Amino acid sequence: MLDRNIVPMTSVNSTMPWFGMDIGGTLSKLVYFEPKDMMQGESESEIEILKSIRKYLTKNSSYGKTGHRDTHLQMDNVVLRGIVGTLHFIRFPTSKMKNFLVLANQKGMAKLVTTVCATGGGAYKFEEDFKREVNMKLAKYDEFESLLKGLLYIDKNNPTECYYWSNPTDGTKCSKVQYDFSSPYPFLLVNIGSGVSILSVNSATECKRVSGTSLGGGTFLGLCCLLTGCNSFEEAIGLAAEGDHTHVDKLVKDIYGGDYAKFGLPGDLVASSFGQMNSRDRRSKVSRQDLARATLVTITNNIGSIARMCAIQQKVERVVFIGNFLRVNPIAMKLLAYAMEYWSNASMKALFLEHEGYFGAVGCLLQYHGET
Ligand SMILES: Nc1ncnc2c1ncn2[C@@H]1O[C@H](COP(=O)(O)OP(=O)(O)O)[C@@H](O)[C@H]1O
Ligand SMILES: CC(C)(COP(=O)(O)O)[C@@H](O)C(=O)NCCC(=O)O
Repeated sequence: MLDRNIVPMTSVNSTMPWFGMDIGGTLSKLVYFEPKDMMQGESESEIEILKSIRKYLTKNSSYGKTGHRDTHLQMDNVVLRGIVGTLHFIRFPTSKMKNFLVLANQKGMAKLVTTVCATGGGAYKFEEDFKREVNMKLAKYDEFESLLKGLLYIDKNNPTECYYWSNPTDGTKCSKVQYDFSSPYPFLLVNIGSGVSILSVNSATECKRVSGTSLGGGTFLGLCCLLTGCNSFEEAIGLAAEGDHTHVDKLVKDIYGGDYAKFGLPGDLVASSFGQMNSRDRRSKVSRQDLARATLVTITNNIGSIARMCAIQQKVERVVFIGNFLRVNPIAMKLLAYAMEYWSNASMKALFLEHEGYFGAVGCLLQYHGET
């Protein structure tokens, strides 16, 4: 859906590069398109500015002292407005938006483009800042429509984009398996960002938000920081990988002594998340790793459970999980894969995508350029 303030296509500044942003509650995702043939309509000075911005974005794709630099990703040989080029993917914390704007100004980004297409809540929140700091207009697009358009475009351009986890609970047999997503409808799209939005998708142009929960990626990170003293998502995931949630959670077997067979509840199922932590003795024995793992399991299982109920309600079998919560997070993906399969008697499938957090930024770029 085109925002009222949008610049019509006829007046779009069509010089390179083309930027698309998804300014989320935690992370800002920036995608830019670089044509293969740099001389196509470009002046020397534009090329120099572009090179300098690219160098800067590549080197500074992560801000702050987290000790971790985000990977700079790219996708070659994509076509935008009939031009072959490369899509570059960058992300940085939304809390550093002011720094980004100052640096973008210094690097001459504003000389290249007068309008940046943007989606996510920050497209509204930071609109005035963009105008004031870099004299740029934001062409705003709806975040869910952008997500869907970006997802379909990236999947079409990358044959290995979509996959599922086979044997998700078996450490030795578990593996990523490519999935053909060319006939995907209907499907459920679960976007795990700061919070969680669940969309029911019936066609490339038909999607509706059917549910959501505030217990999302932001909750995992926030609780993990509080409980373990960690300072970054990467650290939280690293701790979780070393921990054991059964030291923290109360399982069915802790209550029943085994399975609750009559109602099909296996003994190893979590009966009460963090349920052991009301005991001082237990609390004195848990590690930071155990707490991180239990937080990850709690948040992930809750999302899986809501997603499964939505899938039943919407009568869909494919559930696609995206969002940066799943970044470097195979534990959560495998939990979701297992939960969807187990509780649906294998009638539902959890699907995942390689560029999990970038679809909004790509989608608004496509819409701006009429590539829908
Ligand atoms: N480097 C990171 N910094 C902060 N959060 C991260 C990072 N990588 C992954 N995450 C996870 O991704 C979530 C944000 O996901 P994202 O899809 O970008 O949502 P939003 O659009 O709300 O920012 C965070 O809440 C956190 O769980
Ligand atoms: C408000 C949001 C759409 C913002 O998207 P996000 O930045 O989290 O990706 C999302 O956080 C959300 O849907 N939250 C859950 C609200 C609820 O249904 O309770």
